[in-house]
Amino acid sequence: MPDYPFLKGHGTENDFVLLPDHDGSVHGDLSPDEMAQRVRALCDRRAGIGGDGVLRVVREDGGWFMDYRNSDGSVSEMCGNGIRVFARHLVDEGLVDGSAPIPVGTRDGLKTLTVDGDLITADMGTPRVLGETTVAVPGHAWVARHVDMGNPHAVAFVDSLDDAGHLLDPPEHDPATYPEGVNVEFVVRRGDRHVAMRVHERGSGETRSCGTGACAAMVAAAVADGLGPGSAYRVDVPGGTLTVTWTEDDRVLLTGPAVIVARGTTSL
Ligand SMILES: N[C@@H](CCC[C@H](N)C(=O)O)C(=O)O
Repeated sequence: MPDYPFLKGHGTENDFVLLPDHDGSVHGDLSPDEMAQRVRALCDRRAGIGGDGVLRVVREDGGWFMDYRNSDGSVSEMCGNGIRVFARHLVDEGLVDGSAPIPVGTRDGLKTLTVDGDLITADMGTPRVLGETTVAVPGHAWVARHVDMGNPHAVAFVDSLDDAGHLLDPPEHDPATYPEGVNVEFVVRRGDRHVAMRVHERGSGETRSCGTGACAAMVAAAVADGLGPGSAYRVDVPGGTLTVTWTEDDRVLLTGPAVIVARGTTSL
């Protein structure tokens, strides 16, 4: 297998392997099974590079497209931290003008990013606040809020983040509500418009941060607080702090750091 280029980056310690594949000639001809196998090998934290997911950097219709994969090789519609790392890569490499809004295509449609020094903001679009559902881990069960951020989330407000336990297995959830699986956020209050969370990500397990999850947690908290569009929350995650703003015109903006930490080649 010939070597091919990769980069490694993270946003609040949600970490990704980036695969530049502008014209699709490096990975684009792999079958779905072969691609999933490559993603698992790259994300392996002992035998590979290590990551919560893979961002394939593709040029499409004259723009950029983020082909996101979870560490188990499954595909997701959207990744809020990943797209901010993706934008950092484009700016670092001079592939886009970082002083202007950066459009990036995803399976959840076109997103726009803006860079302000160390911070990158992703316009995540309009959230869908859906009904209540149930999630459970051994010894605990909660009524959770179903929030769709392009990908599916269940947000449970808990007394203590420790109540979520070791999170080695996916939390139990309603398969009728989430036929494709779900990302589950466990959220506590830290103060006025300030929450903290842990997350179990579909396809990746417990991670140190989840951008779409932080947005879902913020939206659920704002709704529970009798707020809505026109509010902003600080969301602490194990890997750092994100700011989530729900704008008056019903869009959710995700702001936080995004860095590239390594570049190299691999044959994995
Ligand atoms: N870490 C991501 C979310 C990645 C996708 C998720 N695991 C899913 O399957 O929907 C984020 O920062 O949003």
